[in-house]
Amino acid sequence: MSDATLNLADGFGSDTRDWFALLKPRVMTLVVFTGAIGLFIAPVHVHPLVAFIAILCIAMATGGAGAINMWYDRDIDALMKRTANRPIPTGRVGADDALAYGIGMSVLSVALMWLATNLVAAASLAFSILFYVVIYTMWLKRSTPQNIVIGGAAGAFPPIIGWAAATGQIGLLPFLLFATVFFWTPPHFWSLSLYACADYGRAGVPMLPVVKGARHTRQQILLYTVLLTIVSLTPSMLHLTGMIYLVSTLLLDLGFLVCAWRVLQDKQTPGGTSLTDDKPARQAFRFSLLYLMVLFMAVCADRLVG
Ligand code: HEM
Ligand SMILES: CC(C)=CCC/C(C)=C/CC/C(C)=C/COP(=O)(O)OP(=O)(O)O
Repeated sequence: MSDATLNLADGFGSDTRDWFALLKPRVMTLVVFTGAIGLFIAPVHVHPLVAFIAILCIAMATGGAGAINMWYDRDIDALMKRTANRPIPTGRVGADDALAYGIGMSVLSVALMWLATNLVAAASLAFSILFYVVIYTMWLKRSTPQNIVIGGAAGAFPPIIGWAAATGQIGLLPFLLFATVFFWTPPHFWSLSLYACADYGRAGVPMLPVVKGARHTRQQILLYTVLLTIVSLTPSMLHLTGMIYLVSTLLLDLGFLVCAWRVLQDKQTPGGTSLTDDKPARQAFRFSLLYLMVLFMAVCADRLVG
């Protein structure tokens, strides 16, 4: 779809739901949750209003970055079943409006974070927005099947940002949580890409199953799940977390390893006729979401009882 076509649609038929959808709200919930936990587990008292503003800033930054991502990707989003109904490809929101909205929200989030907390939190927030928009969306996504391995760093930053908002520093525990989200991202995304493979192929996005095939992707999912298991246990090894974290993480790692093993055993050709194909990969994707949510809840629970 050309820019001219998109501009014709400017201002027509968009409603609040479309502006909300531009923020990728469902993904945002978990991103913001990891940032909020990063703030909550910091060993200092934060005024509730400051904490609220910092979490709001992470939400605005994630949403703003999501809107810029949807602006840049409007051509490929129009070609994929999963994304074709988004506000820009359907013409419900104009491309230029979405870009202005995304930039405005991103800039506001960084400025407000700086005013309400400190420079370290604001700078790491700005860095993660730029990383997601420029490094992942504009550069890596369309150029290499390693796109999400490196680009995944953007979504892993929130625990560091939350902690920095509270302390003005970058601590060891939030760094290990960053590393955990970093190694979680490949099995999270590649599971989805196995059953949305036809979509990516159609749009010419070089996601791993499109370029290297299903067998290789399934092996990489298991490899990164093993790496994730090791990294997720480092806070326990370093005695930075307690028993709740250790027991929860062992169970979560076991569950994720079982999912990854089942994905590897699956012989189905992915990207078949519909998004309902490839059951083990769908289960692994769903489990990935539960994994990250429970893991962060466990860090938080340890702090509450400790
Ligand atoms: C480069 C890294 C990542 C990529 C490429 C990626 C990609 C995706 C994609 C394509 C979806 C499907 C969304 C849809 O159906 O519209 C998804 C879903 C989701 N992702 Fe990720 N993701 C990444 C990192 C993360 C991170 C870091 C988090 C949270 C900390 C996260 C949380 C979620 C959640 C909660 C969903 C489910 C949304 C729903 O219910 O539809 N993702 N991800
Ligand atoms: C400021 C900050 C903390 C930023 C976090 C960045 C962020 C939203 C990370 C989550 C990663 C994500 C939604 C990737 C999907 O992008 P995609 O373009 O591959 O997915 P799509 O095909 O669904 O658009």
